[in-house]
Amino acid sequence: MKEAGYYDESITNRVVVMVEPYSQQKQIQQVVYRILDANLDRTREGLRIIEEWCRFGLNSAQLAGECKYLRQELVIWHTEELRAARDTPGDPGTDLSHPQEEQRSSIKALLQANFCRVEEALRVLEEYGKLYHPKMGQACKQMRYRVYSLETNLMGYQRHQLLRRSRLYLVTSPSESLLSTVEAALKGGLTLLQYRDKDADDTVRLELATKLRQLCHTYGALFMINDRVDLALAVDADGVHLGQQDMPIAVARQLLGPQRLIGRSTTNADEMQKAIAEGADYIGVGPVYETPTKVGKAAAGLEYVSYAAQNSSVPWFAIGGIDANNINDVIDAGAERVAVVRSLMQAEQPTLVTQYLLSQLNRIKPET
Ligand SMILES: Cc1ncc(COP(=O)(O)OP(=O)(O)O)c(N)n1
Ligand SMILES: Cc1nc(C(=O)O)sc1CCOP(=O)(O)O
Ligand SMILES: [Mg+2]
Repeated sequence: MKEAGYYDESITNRVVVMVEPYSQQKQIQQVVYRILDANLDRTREGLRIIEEWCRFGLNSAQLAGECKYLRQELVIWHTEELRAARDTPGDPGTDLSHPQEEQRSSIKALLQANFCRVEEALRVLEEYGKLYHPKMGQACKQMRYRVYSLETNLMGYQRHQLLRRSRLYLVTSPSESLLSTVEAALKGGLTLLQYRDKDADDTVRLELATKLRQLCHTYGALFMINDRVDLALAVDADGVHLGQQDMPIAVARQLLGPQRLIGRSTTNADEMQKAIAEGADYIGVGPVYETPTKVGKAAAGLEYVSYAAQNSSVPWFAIGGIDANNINDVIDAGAERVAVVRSLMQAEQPTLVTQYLLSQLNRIKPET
């Protein structure tokens, strides 16, 4: 630590900074050491929690490796003298916990809470570390930026993985029982939802989208917005679904960043190739059958489903007129994923219908 009564050259050579008696200096030093010790522990614990998910939940050696690297970097700074300053029985903070710490609604919430904890602790290390060693502040700052990147990459990876695992996609239609229908489908195992309402006022859209997002994240499902990039950003959705007449993918990508999902509707091979080349994360393939939900759009048919099965390099969802009666024809044509509106929005028992549709889709191949 710096000596008492040193000259602060960065301001003026004539200013003497805080002169404290030696005993007081020692006391302050011990306090700084305890702060550093506690926050080094906090950072490592938080990273370990995140690392376990990267390793066992996502099977990502790369993300787990980054967590491990950061933990090992911290060990270098966790010196004997800092550990020796620990005084757990005398720490009034050990009993303090926030009610939210006792409860996590999803893996996403758990990860976010731990990223927050790690980032905060690194900020503390950055500031107090400057009093300990000239290089500690800078080292912790660099680690904090690496943690921000890790968070962005992990959340994006998580989204893509859940997208690939999703076999059934519910696209909503306006309904008085919108929230209860969606919740029933989520209870049945739905992991991907799109909020679609072509006519509502923006105030209504904003309110419903906020509630649906909350509901989806409570159940660990992805939440997408139809058409509107601004709404997707406003409610922090997982992404947006764009049709051929909607915003170009490149513009949406610029607004949404690399980690959010962008889906594109396609009706033929050309649209499919273009959507993939433009960077769509998934595509809609349809309408498989003519449907009153999308009046005036001619059916692309099962031939296009077979074409998608052979040619799509991104996850794709057959859509349009699919229900419990014909889903096996669509599966036989090569579909592994389907999107539906009426089958679930108009179902008397959306949980059961969700379970049935998923049971048919899961017969094809086990989840990857
Ligand atoms: C999964 C999925 N596929 C296709 C569509 C249709 O999008 P679009 O062509 O933009 O038509 P609208 O839904 O906006 O009427 C979709 N929404 N979702
Ligand atoms: C919204 C939408 N897009 C389609 C496309 O082919 O791009 S078909 C469709 C409606 C699907 O509704 P249902 O499941 O009620 O038939
Ligand atoms: Mg659209």
